[in-house]
Amino acid sequence: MQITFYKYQGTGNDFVMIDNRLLTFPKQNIELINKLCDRRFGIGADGLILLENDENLDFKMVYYNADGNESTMCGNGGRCLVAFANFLGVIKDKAAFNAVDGLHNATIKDGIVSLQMIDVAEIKQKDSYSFLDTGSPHHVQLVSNVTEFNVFAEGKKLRYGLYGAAGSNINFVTKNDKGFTVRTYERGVEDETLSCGTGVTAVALAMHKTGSTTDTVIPIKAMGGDLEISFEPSNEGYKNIFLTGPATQVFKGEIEC
Ligand SMILES: N[C@@H](CCC[C@H](N)C(=O)O)C(=O)O
Repeated sequence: MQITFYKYQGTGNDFVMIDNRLLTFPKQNIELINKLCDRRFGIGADGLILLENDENLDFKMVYYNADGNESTMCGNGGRCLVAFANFLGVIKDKAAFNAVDGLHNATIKDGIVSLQMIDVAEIKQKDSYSFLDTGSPHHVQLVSNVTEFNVFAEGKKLRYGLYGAAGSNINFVTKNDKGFTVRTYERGVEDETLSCGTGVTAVALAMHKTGSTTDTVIPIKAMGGDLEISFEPSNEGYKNIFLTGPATQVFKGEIEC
């Protein structure tokens, strides 16, 4: 079987994108998805995303981590999928699509995608970290110098040690002169990625909730580029949360499977 794919990246979080509107992709083949994402034996990516038809909305997002398993929401992947839908002519400058965590609205202009994330009602605060779900589960921990921090070792330890079999993504964060610098250990990739959209969203909300900032538009420096998160605090938590940044097509190819 030959598969046509596109490679996208959003601030260095990279994805294999497949147009599956004809439902030809073998979705249950975990080994195949894992191999397509493999950086030595496949195309190489942090995840694989299928664009499918949706009964009521512009399209549907189906997301798999690099380990081959279908997972929870991917913010940067969602932004890249909006750019892919625009490239395919499925949408123009606005999108409303379904993902595992529900409806997402988005806009795209000059390669910059602004994606509305789910409302967040609860942020659990512990002595040294916060935990919240922004579509995917996230641990958020302030450290004194994140650029020098051993994200892989510490992230891996917490991902398995604190969160059991289900696990969590683990974000380490340091305040900078504009906003925050963030590095993330991603569940399902089992490594640090260059950026995590649901992760930086979690960081912005947790930093606001714990009083590290009073801003509601927060620039975040990820290792692969800059993102911005905006939101409205409300009695029920946080709403109108938007993740904004670039999403780029890198190349197109065909692979024999
Ligand atoms: N890279 C993502 C997060 C993808 C999901 C995550 N690996 C998980 O399984 O929880 C993002 O940009 O949000």
